[in-house]
Amino acid sequence: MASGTALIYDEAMTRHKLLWNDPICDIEVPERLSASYEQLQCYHLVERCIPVPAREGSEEEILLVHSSEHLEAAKSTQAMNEEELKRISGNYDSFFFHPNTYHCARLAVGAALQLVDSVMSGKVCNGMALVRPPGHHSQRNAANGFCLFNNVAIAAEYAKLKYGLQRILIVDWDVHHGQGTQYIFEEDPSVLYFSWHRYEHQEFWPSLKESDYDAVGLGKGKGFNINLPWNKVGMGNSDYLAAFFHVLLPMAFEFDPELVLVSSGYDSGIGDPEGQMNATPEVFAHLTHFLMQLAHGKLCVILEGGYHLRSLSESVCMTVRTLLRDPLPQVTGEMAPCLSAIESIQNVRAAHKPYWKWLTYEDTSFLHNLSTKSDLVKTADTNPCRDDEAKITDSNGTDRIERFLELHMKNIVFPVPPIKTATTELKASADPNTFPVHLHVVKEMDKNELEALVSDFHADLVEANKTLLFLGSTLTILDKILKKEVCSGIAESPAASASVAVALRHSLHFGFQRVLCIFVGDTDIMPSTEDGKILIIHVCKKEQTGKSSSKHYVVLNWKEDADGNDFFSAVLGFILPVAYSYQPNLIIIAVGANRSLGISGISLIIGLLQGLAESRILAVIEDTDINLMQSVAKALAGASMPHFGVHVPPTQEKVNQIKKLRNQLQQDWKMLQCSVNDGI
Ligand SMILES: NCCCNCCCCCS
Ligand SMILES: [Zn+2]
Repeated sequence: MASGTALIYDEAMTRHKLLWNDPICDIEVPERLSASYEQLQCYHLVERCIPVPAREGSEEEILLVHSSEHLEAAKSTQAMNEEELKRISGNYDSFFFHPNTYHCARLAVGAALQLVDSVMSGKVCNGMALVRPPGHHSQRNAANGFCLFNNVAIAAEYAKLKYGLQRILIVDWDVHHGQGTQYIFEEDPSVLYFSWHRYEHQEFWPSLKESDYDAVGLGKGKGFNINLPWNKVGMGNSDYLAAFFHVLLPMAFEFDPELVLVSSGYDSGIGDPEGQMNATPEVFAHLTHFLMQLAHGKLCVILEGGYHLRSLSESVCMTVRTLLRDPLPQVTGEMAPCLSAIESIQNVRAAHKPYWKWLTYEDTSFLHNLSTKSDLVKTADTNPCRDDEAKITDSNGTDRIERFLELHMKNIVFPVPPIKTATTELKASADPNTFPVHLHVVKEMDKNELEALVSDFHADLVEANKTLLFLGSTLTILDKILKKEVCSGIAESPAASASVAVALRHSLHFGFQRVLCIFVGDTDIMPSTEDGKILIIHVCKKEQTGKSSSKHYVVLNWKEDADGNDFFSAVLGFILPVAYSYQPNLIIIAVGANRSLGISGISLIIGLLQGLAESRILAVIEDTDINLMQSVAKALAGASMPHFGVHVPPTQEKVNQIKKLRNQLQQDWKMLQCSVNDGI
């Protein structure tokens, strides 16, 4: 399995610059690249990456997407004087030429292709290319919006041609609509293009009707173009996460791409003069983490926009540390998407309902438009969707944003990644070198010490020595996690319920305020959860006798489909939103007897939840299935991207169960909200 993260940067790309006065283009400055690279150096991230040189994209490669007229026009600018450059620049919407522009644009293309080669050849697992000029607005025959050649679009065509790929996902989290990329692939079902963008009901540039949620693709490409318009500014972390949980990720997992490309614009981050949004840098770590669960981790992140140097640099660093598999910092801010975001999410789900199985049974039957609902309270739509402490930048707001980012980044505790996973003595049969080398074998806890610990609040548990012994290993591992000696650990136990009960109490004794426990299989012990310090999601076959779901105890009756993994919609549409709403300090994943999920379903939970609790996960496995142990160890160690199995759409009654639970709990766990009509 490939490992390592490529970083592509060439200071030659800083030599494209604006030579005259142009208030629209003057934000696309060379320092965008140098400041980002310097911040990476400052956090010692450059040295942890594998350096890959940029190269010039060839004319042939550029012609994969662009017309020869466009290529020739661009090439001709190298010899122009300033007056000629200014004139030809005027042919395009928001673009400027410099004598070096053509060379820099070819380097930007070549950098993207070098990144694709590094990932597809297995030299690295993933990587980032810091490039300019950006690409996602440029079209077959035109430069546009600071972009000359469409770096990401060329990378996709190149990957299809050279590696025979048939399914490529492009995620465009830049705050502008990559209309160039949309035009290039709108009839192409082999490229799934997702873009969110500031839109304000077509008020915001490029002010196109085809940027709205109902532009779903054309001909064979129908369903493969996803536009999520933001109709208000001020969108924040919870809006972005909700968009991933309820729109992008279900489609992406169903599409099952062989490669993921990110049009990685950071003008969707706080402080940016273009975006006017409120999302803070650490959210990009979580977005990156989710995309790393696709395509066996083959992820190429290619820079697009981002015009607030500090916000851009911090967000680039968040992205790269996640690619390096560092534990993720906690997402800040209230976990509740705003009404306008939910309306957009509902509309794009409804528009795509005819094309995606996971949406088949969702009753997103009608499109919703708040203006019908809120005519009475119609406000000027440009008001931010929420007023946050860090107000949107206004002219003199920049220094306030600088201070906010300064403070914010200090508050973001970055757990230094120690050895990632500890485990109890593994069965002799476990082939030692299949486990990530840094697994720890921990000694059993001292029996008397253990007896004391367990008996003082679980006297009834102190049964046969065997159980006690295994409780010891659970607690020993848990202690390592609590003391931050390791990030995550696995404990075997003949009685998962008992081990979990003791681990939960121990964690609360330690002072944790919120522990999320996901219990898969049958269990007889359910510790009291009413004080809110424990949230239990119990995934089991049969109706758990007598227990119906409540805010801190949720029962999910799920028996995984025989021929594949139908658990995606439950994880993405329910477990993940609840977990992110709860913001746990620790996660316990327990697998008891009669588990009703396959290994892929359990690996999916671990893979996607790993971004929470700064990756502190304790796995307690009762099942003696060594394959399960190995898969869990690999998922925890993040050493290899688990394969989540063939995607099988859930049955109607499973979807109904999710919808019922969502309606019941969405006032408590607001990240569950994905439609405006029911019960807001
Ligand atoms: N009124 C015209 C504004 C044009 N703004 C272009 C922004 C390009 C961003 C590239 S990520
Ligand atoms: Zn942009």
